[in-house]
Amino acid sequence: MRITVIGSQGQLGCDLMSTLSSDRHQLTGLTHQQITIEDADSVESALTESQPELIINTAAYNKVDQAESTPEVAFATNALGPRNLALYCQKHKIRLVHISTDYVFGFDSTRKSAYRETDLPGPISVYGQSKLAGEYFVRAICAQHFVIRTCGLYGTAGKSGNGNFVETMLRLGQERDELSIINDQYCTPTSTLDLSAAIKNLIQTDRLGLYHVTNEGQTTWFEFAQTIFDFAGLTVKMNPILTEQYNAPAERPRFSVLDCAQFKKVTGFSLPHWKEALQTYLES
Ligand SMILES: NC(=O)C1=CN([C@@H]2O[C@H](COP(=O)(O)OP(=O)(O)OC[C@H]3O[C@@H](n4cnc5c(N)ncnc54)[C@H](OP(=O)(O)O)[C@@H]3O)[C@@H](O)[C@H]2O)C=CC1
Ligand SMILES: Cc1cn([C@H]2C[C@H](O)[C@@H](COP(=O)(O)OP(=O)(O)O[C@H]3O[C@@H](C)C(=O)[C@@H](O)[C@H]3O)O2)c(=O)[nH]c1=O
Repeated sequence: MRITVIGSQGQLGCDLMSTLSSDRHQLTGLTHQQITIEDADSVESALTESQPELIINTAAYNKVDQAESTPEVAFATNALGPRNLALYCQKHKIRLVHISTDYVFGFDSTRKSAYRETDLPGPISVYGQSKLAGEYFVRAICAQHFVIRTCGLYGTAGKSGNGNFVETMLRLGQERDELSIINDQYCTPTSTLDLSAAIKNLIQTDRLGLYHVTNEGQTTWFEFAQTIFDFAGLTVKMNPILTEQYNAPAERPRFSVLDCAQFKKVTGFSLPHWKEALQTYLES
Protein backbone atom coordinates (compact mmCIF):
# COMPACT_ATOMS: atom_id res chain seq x y z
CA MET A 1 0.00 0.00 0.00
CA ARG A 2 1.15 3.59 -0.63
CA ILE A 3 1.24 5.24 2.81
CA THR A 4 2.17 8.83 3.58
CA VAL A 5 3.15 9.75 7.14
CA ILE A 6 2.75 13.45 7.91
CA GLY A 7 5.02 14.77 10.69
CA SER A 8 7.62 12.14 9.88
CA GLN A 9 10.36 13.79 11.95
CA GLY A 10 8.26 13.87 15.12
CA GLN A 11 8.29 11.25 17.89
CA LEU A 12 5.44 9.15 16.55
CA GLY A 13 6.17 9.90 12.90
CA CYS A 14 9.75 8.59 13.18
CA ASP A 15 8.72 5.34 14.85
CA LEU A 16 5.88 4.85 12.36
CA MET A 17 8.32 5.21 9.47
CA SER A 18 10.55 2.44 10.86
CA THR A 19 7.68 0.19 12.00
CA LEU A 20 5.80 0.35 8.70
CA SER A 21 8.93 0.02 6.54
CA SER A 22 9.22 -3.63 7.56
CA ASP A 23 5.85 -4.32 5.90
CA ARG A 24 6.70 -3.79 2.24
CA HIS A 25 4.57 -0.65 2.07
CA GLN A 26 5.50 2.14 -0.29
CA LEU A 27 6.21 4.69 2.40
CA THR A 28 6.58 8.46 2.08
CA GLY A 29 7.38 10.67 5.04
CA LEU A 30 6.51 14.36 4.92
CA THR A 31 8.25 16.82 7.24
CA HIS A 32 7.06 20.27 8.24
CA GLN A 33 9.40 21.64 5.55
CA GLN A 34 7.52 19.61 2.93
CA ILE A 35 3.91 20.17 4.03
CA THR A 36 2.01 22.75 6.06
CA ILE A 37 -1.24 21.06 6.90
CA GLU A 38 -3.26 24.21 7.61
CA ASP A 39 -2.48 25.40 4.07
CA ALA A 40 -4.82 23.63 1.63
CA ASP A 41 -2.55 24.37 -1.38
CA SER A 42 0.45 22.89 0.42
CA VAL A 43 -1.58 19.78 1.26
CA GLU A 44 -2.69 19.37 -2.33
CA SER A 45 0.79 19.76 -3.84
CA ALA A 46 2.67 17.69 -1.23
CA LEU A 47 0.23 14.80 -1.52
CA THR A 48 -0.17 14.90 -5.30
CA GLU A 49 3.42 13.77 -5.59
CA SER A 50 3.16 10.72 -3.30
CA GLN A 51 -0.38 9.67 -4.42
CA PRO A 52 -1.17 7.93 -1.10
CA GLU A 53 -3.81 5.30 -0.56
CA LEU A 54 -3.61 5.96 3.18
CA ILE A 55 -2.46 9.04 5.10
CA ILE A 56 -1.34 9.02 8.73
CA ASN A 57 -1.39 12.48 10.29
CA THR A 58 0.90 12.84 13.31
CA ALA A 59 1.48 16.59 12.85
CA ALA A 60 0.18 18.82 15.61
CA TYR A 61 0.79 21.89 17.71
CA ASN A 62 1.65 20.13 20.99
CA LYS A 63 2.77 23.00 23.22
CA VAL A 64 -0.01 22.72 25.77
CA ASP A 65 0.90 25.80 27.85
CA GLN A 66 1.81 28.06 24.92
CA ALA A 67 -1.47 27.19 23.19
CA GLU A 68 -3.34 29.14 25.88
CA SER A 69 -1.86 32.41 24.57
CA THR A 70 -1.74 31.43 20.87
CA PRO A 71 -5.11 29.75 20.26
CA GLU A 72 -5.10 30.80 16.58
CA VAL A 73 -1.91 28.78 15.95
CA ALA A 74 -3.21 25.77 17.88
CA PHE A 75 -6.54 25.79 16.03
CA ALA A 76 -4.86 26.28 12.63
CA THR A 77 -2.64 23.22 13.06
CA ASN A 78 -4.87 21.00 15.18
CA ALA A 79 -8.28 21.77 13.68
CA LEU A 80 -7.92 23.32 10.20
CA GLY A 81 -4.97 21.02 9.38
CA PRO A 82 -6.94 17.79 9.91
CA ARG A 83 -9.91 19.41 8.12
CA ASN A 84 -7.76 19.95 5.01
CA LEU A 85 -6.50 16.38 5.18
CA ALA A 86 -10.02 15.02 5.66
CA LEU A 87 -11.23 16.97 2.62
CA TYR A 88 -8.33 15.62 0.56
CA CYS A 89 -8.96 12.02 1.67
CA GLN A 90 -12.69 12.25 1.08
CA LYS A 91 -12.14 13.73 -2.40
CA HIS A 92 -9.76 10.92 -3.32
CA LYS A 93 -11.72 8.20 -1.46
CA ILE A 94 -8.72 7.16 0.59
CA ARG A 95 -8.19 6.42 4.29
CA LEU A 96 -7.05 8.88 6.95
CA VAL A 97 -5.51 7.93 10.27
CA HIS A 98 -5.55 10.91 12.61
CA ILE A 99 -3.97 11.07 16.08
CA SER A 100 -5.74 12.76 18.97
CA THR A 101 -5.32 13.03 22.72
CA ASP A 102 -6.62 12.22 26.20
CA TYR A 103 -6.75 16.01 26.72
CA VAL A 104 -10.14 16.05 24.95
CA PHE A 105 -11.31 14.96 28.44
CA GLY A 106 -10.98 16.71 31.80
CA PHE A 107 -14.25 18.58 32.30
CA ASP A 108 -15.47 15.89 34.71
CA SER A 109 -13.13 16.64 37.62
CA THR A 110 -14.44 13.76 39.76
CA ARG A 111 -13.92 11.04 37.14
CA LYS A 112 -12.13 7.91 38.40
CA SER A 113 -12.84 5.28 35.72
CA ALA A 114 -11.16 4.94 32.32
CA TYR A 115 -12.84 6.80 29.45
CA ARG A 116 -14.41 4.86 26.61
CA GLU A 117 -14.81 6.14 23.05
CA THR A 118 -18.55 6.59 23.73
CA ASP A 119 -17.96 8.97 26.68
CA LEU A 120 -18.66 12.63 26.13
CA PRO A 121 -15.46 14.67 25.73
CA GLY A 122 -14.98 17.93 27.64
CA PRO A 123 -11.62 19.63 27.06
CA ILE A 124 -10.34 22.19 29.57
CA SER A 125 -7.41 23.66 27.62
CA VAL A 126 -7.01 25.39 24.25
CA TYR A 127 -4.85 22.47 23.10
CA GLY A 128 -7.60 19.98 24.06
CA GLN A 129 -10.30 22.08 22.41
CA SER A 130 -8.31 22.45 19.19
CA LYS A 131 -7.61 18.69 19.07
CA LEU A 132 -11.29 17.91 19.64
CA ALA A 133 -12.23 20.26 16.80
CA GLY A 134 -9.74 18.37 14.59
CA GLU A 135 -11.31 15.04 15.53
CA TYR A 136 -14.78 16.35 14.69
CA PHE A 137 -13.66 17.59 11.26
CA VAL A 138 -12.09 14.23 10.43
CA ARG A 139 -15.06 12.21 11.64
CA ALA A 140 -17.59 14.47 9.90
CA ILE A 141 -15.81 14.89 6.56
CA CYS A 142 -13.83 11.74 5.84
CA ALA A 143 -15.83 8.52 5.61
CA GLN A 144 -12.78 6.27 5.81
CA HIS A 145 -11.15 7.41 9.04
CA PHE A 146 -9.35 6.00 12.04
CA VAL A 147 -9.15 8.57 14.84
CA ILE A 148 -6.82 7.39 17.60
CA ARG A 149 -6.68 9.05 21.00
CA THR A 150 -3.51 8.41 22.96
CA CYS A 151 -1.63 9.90 25.91
CA GLY A 152 1.74 11.13 27.23
CA LEU A 153 3.85 10.11 24.24
CA TYR A 154 7.59 9.55 24.42
CA GLY A 155 9.84 8.31 21.64
CA THR A 156 13.48 8.53 20.68
CA ALA A 157 12.88 11.43 18.25
CA GLY A 158 11.83 13.48 21.29
CA LYS A 159 15.46 13.53 22.32
CA SER A 160 16.45 15.80 19.49
CA GLY A 161 13.16 17.62 18.96
CA ASN A 162 10.94 19.29 21.54
CA GLY A 163 11.84 16.71 24.18
CA ASN A 164 9.36 14.56 26.09
CA PHE A 165 8.58 13.98 29.77
CA VAL A 166 11.16 11.19 30.11
CA GLU A 167 13.98 13.22 28.60
CA THR A 168 12.93 16.33 30.54
CA MET A 169 13.05 14.39 33.81
CA LEU A 170 16.46 12.88 33.02
CA ARG A 171 17.78 16.36 32.26
CA LEU A 172 16.19 18.11 35.26
CA GLY A 173 17.24 15.25 37.55
CA GLN A 174 20.85 16.09 36.78
CA GLU A 175 20.47 19.88 36.73
CA ARG A 176 18.49 20.40 39.95
CA ASP A 177 18.91 19.34 43.56
CA GLU A 178 15.21 18.76 44.01
CA LEU A 179 12.15 18.31 41.77
CA SER A 180 8.47 19.02 42.44
CA ILE A 181 6.17 16.81 40.41
CA ILE A 182 2.39 16.72 40.22
CA ASN A 183 0.88 13.69 41.94
CA ASP A 184 -2.85 14.22 41.37
CA GLN A 185 -3.09 13.89 37.57
CA TYR A 186 -3.67 10.30 36.44
CA CYS A 187 -2.96 9.11 32.91
CA THR A 188 -1.07 6.42 30.97
CA PRO A 189 2.26 7.44 29.42
CA THR A 190 2.70 5.70 26.11
CA SER A 191 5.70 4.69 24.01
CA THR A 192 5.53 5.82 20.38
CA LEU A 193 7.17 2.53 19.38
CA ASP A 194 4.27 0.59 20.91
CA LEU A 195 1.72 3.00 19.46
CA SER A 196 3.27 2.54 16.01
CA ALA A 197 2.86 -1.25 16.31
CA ALA A 198 -0.75 -0.69 17.35
CA ILE A 199 -1.42 1.52 14.32
CA LYS A 200 0.19 -1.06 12.04
CA ASN A 201 -2.26 -3.65 13.41
CA LEU A 202 -5.29 -1.40 13.20
CA ILE A 203 -4.80 -0.36 9.58
CA GLN A 204 -4.76 -4.02 8.56
CA THR A 205 -8.43 -4.16 9.56
CA ASP A 206 -11.51 -2.60 7.96
CA ARG A 207 -12.83 -1.52 11.36
CA LEU A 208 -12.83 2.23 10.84
CA GLY A 209 -13.77 4.65 13.61
CA LEU A 210 -12.61 6.15 16.91
CA TYR A 211 -10.16 4.27 19.16
CA HIS A 212 -8.39 4.74 22.47
CA VAL A 213 -4.84 3.33 22.33
CA THR A 214 -2.27 3.60 25.15
CA ASN A 215 0.09 1.35 27.08
CA GLU A 216 -1.56 -0.62 29.88
CA GLY A 217 -2.09 0.62 33.44
CA GLN A 218 -2.25 4.10 34.92
CA THR A 219 -0.01 6.38 36.95
CA THR A 220 0.60 9.96 38.06
CA TRP A 221 3.37 12.17 36.70
CA PHE A 222 5.10 11.88 40.09
CA GLU A 223 5.10 8.07 40.04
CA PHE A 224 6.14 8.10 36.40
CA ALA A 225 9.12 10.37 37.21
CA GLN A 226 10.04 8.24 40.20
CA THR A 227 10.05 5.12 38.00
CA ILE A 228 12.17 6.88 35.35
CA PHE A 229 14.81 7.67 37.99
CA ASP A 230 14.63 4.16 39.49
CA PHE A 231 15.11 2.51 36.10
CA ALA A 232 17.88 4.95 35.16
CA GLY A 233 19.65 4.29 38.48
CA LEU A 234 19.52 7.95 39.53
CA THR A 235 18.86 9.25 43.02
CA VAL A 236 16.87 12.48 42.85
CA LYS A 237 15.08 14.26 45.68
CA MET A 238 11.43 14.57 44.64
CA ASN A 239 8.40 16.28 46.18
CA PRO A 240 4.90 15.14 45.23
CA ILE A 241 2.77 18.25 44.71
CA LEU A 242 -0.84 19.13 43.87
CA THR A 243 -1.85 20.61 40.51
CA GLU A 244 -2.57 23.99 42.18
CA GLN A 245 0.99 24.20 43.47
CA TYR A 246 2.48 23.88 39.96
CA ASN A 247 0.52 26.83 38.57
CA ALA A 248 0.80 25.96 34.84
CA PRO A 249 -0.85 28.27 32.27
CA ALA A 250 -2.99 25.42 30.87
CA GLU A 251 -5.36 23.32 32.93
CA ARG A 252 -4.76 19.54 32.63
CA PRO A 253 -7.21 16.68 33.30
CA ARG A 254 -7.03 15.23 36.83
CA PHE A 255 -7.87 11.89 35.32
CA SER A 256 -7.59 11.01 31.64
CA VAL A 257 -6.93 7.27 31.59
CA LEU A 258 -8.30 5.76 28.38
CA ASP A 259 -10.10 2.41 28.14
CA CYS A 260 -8.51 0.53 25.21
CA ALA A 261 -10.87 -2.46 25.22
CA GLN A 262 -12.36 -1.64 21.81
CA PHE A 263 -8.93 -1.53 20.16
CA LYS A 264 -7.94 -4.86 21.79
CA LYS A 265 -11.20 -6.50 20.71
CA VAL A 266 -10.87 -5.39 17.09
CA THR A 267 -7.16 -6.18 16.62
CA GLY A 268 -6.51 -8.92 19.20
CA PHE A 269 -3.42 -6.89 20.06
CA SER A 270 -2.60 -5.20 23.34
CA LEU A 271 0.23 -2.90 24.33
CA PRO A 272 2.62 -3.65 27.19
CA HIS A 273 2.23 -2.12 30.65
CA TRP A 274 3.63 1.43 30.87
CA LYS A 275 6.46 0.27 33.17
CA GLU A 276 7.60 -2.38 30.71
CA ALA A 277 7.42 0.12 27.84
CA LEU A 278 9.46 2.64 29.81
CA GLN A 279 12.12 0.05 30.58
CA THR A 280 12.39 -0.88 26.90
CA TYR A 281 12.69 2.81 25.97
CA LEU A 282 15.41 3.51 28.53
CA GLU A 283 17.35 0.40 27.51
CA SER A 284 17.29 1.46 23.88
N1 LIG B 1 3.32 14.29 22.65
C1 LIG B 1 2.36 13.79 23.43
O1 LIG B 1 2.55 13.58 24.63
C2 LIG B 1 1.05 13.43 22.83
C3 LIG B 1 0.76 13.66 21.51
N2 LIG B 1 -0.49 13.34 21.00
C4 LIG B 1 -0.75 13.54 19.59
O2 LIG B 1 0.05 12.60 18.88
C5 LIG B 1 0.50 13.15 17.65
C6 LIG B 1 2.00 12.97 17.53
O3 LIG B 1 2.65 13.62 18.60
P1 LIG B 1 4.24 13.69 18.69
O4 LIG B 1 4.85 12.68 17.81
O5 LIG B 1 4.60 13.74 20.12
O6 LIG B 1 4.49 15.13 18.07
P2 LIG B 1 5.87 15.81 17.64
O7 LIG B 1 5.77 17.25 18.06
O8 LIG B 1 7.02 15.02 18.09
O9 LIG B 1 5.80 15.71 16.05
C7 LIG B 1 4.92 16.46 15.30
C8 LIG B 1 5.56 16.72 13.96
O10 LIG B 1 4.62 17.49 13.17
C9 LIG B 1 5.31 18.58 12.56
N3 LIG B 1 4.37 19.70 12.43
C10 LIG B 1 3.99 20.56 13.39
N4 LIG B 1 3.13 21.46 12.89
C11 LIG B 1 2.95 21.15 11.59
C12 LIG B 1 2.17 21.72 10.55
N5 LIG B 1 1.40 22.79 10.78
N6 LIG B 1 2.21 21.13 9.33
C13 LIG B 1 2.99 20.05 9.11
N7 LIG B 1 3.77 19.49 10.05
C14 LIG B 1 3.74 20.03 11.28
C15 LIG B 1 6.44 18.92 13.52
O11 LIG B 1 7.46 19.58 12.84
P3 LIG B 1 8.25 20.80 13.55
O12 LIG B 1 8.70 20.28 14.88
O13 LIG B 1 9.35 21.08 12.60
O14 LIG B 1 7.26 21.92 13.68
C16 LIG B 1 6.85 17.54 14.04
O15 LIG B 1 7.83 16.95 13.24
C17 LIG B 1 -0.04 14.58 17.64
O16 LIG B 1 -1.25 14.60 16.95
C18 LIG B 1 -0.31 14.90 19.09
O17 LIG B 1 -1.31 15.87 19.28
C19 LIG B 1 -1.44 12.74 21.75
C20 LIG B 1 -1.21 12.49 23.07
C21 LIG B 1 0.06 12.79 23.71
C1 LIG C 1 8.55 19.48 33.92
C2 LIG C 1 7.53 19.21 34.98
C3 LIG C 1 6.23 18.89 34.66
N1 LIG C 1 5.31 18.67 35.63
C4 LIG C 1 3.93 18.32 35.25
C5 LIG C 1 3.22 19.32 34.37
C6 LIG C 1 2.19 18.46 33.70
O1 LIG C 1 1.01 18.44 34.50
C7 LIG C 1 2.82 17.10 33.64
C8 LIG C 1 3.29 16.69 32.27
O2 LIG C 1 4.06 17.73 31.75
P1 LIG C 1 4.44 17.87 30.20
O3 LIG C 1 4.64 19.30 29.92
O4 LIG C 1 5.50 16.91 29.88
O5 LIG C 1 3.22 17.30 29.50
P2 LIG C 1 1.90 17.89 28.89
O6 LIG C 1 2.23 18.88 27.91
O7 LIG C 1 0.86 18.20 29.86
O8 LIG C 1 1.59 16.47 28.29
C9 LIG C 1 0.64 16.29 27.31
O9 LIG C 1 1.17 16.47 26.03
C10 LIG C 1 0.11 16.65 25.13
C11 LIG C 1 0.70 16.95 23.77
C12 LIG C 1 -0.87 15.53 25.17
O10 LIG C 1 -1.59 15.29 24.21
C13 LIG C 1 -1.11 14.82 26.48
O11 LIG C 1 -1.44 13.46 26.28
C14 LIG C 1 -0.02 14.97 27.50
O12 LIG C 1 0.89 13.93 27.57
O13 LIG C 1 3.93 17.11 34.54
C15 LIG C 1 5.67 18.74 36.98
O14 LIG C 1 4.82 18.52 37.88
N2 LIG C 1 6.95 19.05 37.33
C16 LIG C 1 7.91 19.31 36.38
O15 LIG C 1 9.08 19.61 36.73
